[in-house]
Amino acid sequence: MGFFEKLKAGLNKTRDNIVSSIDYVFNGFTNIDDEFYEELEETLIMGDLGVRTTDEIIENLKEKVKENAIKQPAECKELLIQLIKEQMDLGPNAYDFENQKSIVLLIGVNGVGKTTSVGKLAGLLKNQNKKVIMAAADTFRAAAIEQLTEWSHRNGCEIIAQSEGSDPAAVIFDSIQAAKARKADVLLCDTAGRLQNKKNLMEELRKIDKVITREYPEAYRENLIVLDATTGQNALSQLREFKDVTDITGIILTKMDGTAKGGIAVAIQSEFGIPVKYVGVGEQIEDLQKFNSEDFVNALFDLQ
Ligand SMILES: Nc1nc2c(ncn2[C@@H]2O[C@H](COP(=O)(O)OP(=O)(O)OP(=O)(O)O)[C@@H](O)[C@H]2O)c(=O)[nH]1
Repeated sequence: MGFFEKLKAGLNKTRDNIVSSIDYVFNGFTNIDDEFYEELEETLIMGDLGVRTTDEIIENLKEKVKENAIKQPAECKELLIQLIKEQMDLGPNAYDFENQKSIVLLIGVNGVGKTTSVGKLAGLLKNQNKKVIMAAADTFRAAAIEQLTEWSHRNGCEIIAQSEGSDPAAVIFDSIQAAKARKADVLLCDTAGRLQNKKNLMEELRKIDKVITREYPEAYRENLIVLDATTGQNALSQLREFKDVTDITGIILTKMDGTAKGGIAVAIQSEFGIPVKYVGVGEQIEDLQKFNSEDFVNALFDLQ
């Protein structure tokens, strides 16, 4: 199965959840009136798009309906799909980090798929002929270091690690020296990012930041938060918390396979204005790909 098929299959439950209800609204009404909009609004909120995003979409939809003098609810559907596609479009600079010396931190709470995403993303970049080094800076758990070591066998990328409990900033320091010595293109760093104690998290990220600024000022910075799509609205609150302590430049949305909450992708992007740059649809190396709004919405609405 190719990635698009996997994404489409993964979005089955989301599709059942949102799209069949949306179709019910579009086909069940004969007039575009307040009641129609109310029903549509309720459906989008149920689909985990969130209140704010839904309001925005409905407002835009109302405008377009007026502009185009649309009378039939069924004709509205195409407009809705177009609006969601536009809202999720990444713009031209989303992957700038790939084309220059860069350091990418993957942050997020435990179990969201951070370590796995480092392994998969390294593989993806290696396939683009980039020289990638992975830094095992989640030193909190020995298993995370072991897991990343496993990934380095799978993706053929070098890993820099120290023992469990060592200072994450020291691992970052070592990795930067390695990245410079081996002329790496991208340095991908796993982090522990525990939210239980915001002060410690802030301290850890601040320390890492200081090392990068001092040792690798020429590197382009990218901070990707990893969020688990199955957690729905909870993913939004995680993003809110992390945004308070560091600058987030993009999102990796994992576990899009088999969740009914895929609509969260739309909510996150529109609520925070931070783009979803990658989506994960499984545990294999090829199961992480760049986000493409056209493909995502097509998969969601079972188009193509
Ligand atoms: N189905 C599915 N599982 C995934 C995906 N991404 C990661 N996982 C699984 O989610 C689990 C947690 O992933 P980890 O990479 O260990 O998560 P983490 O955030 O690094 O957590 P720690 O290593 O404990 O810090 C693993 O079993 C992964 O295989 C995905 O896109 N789909």
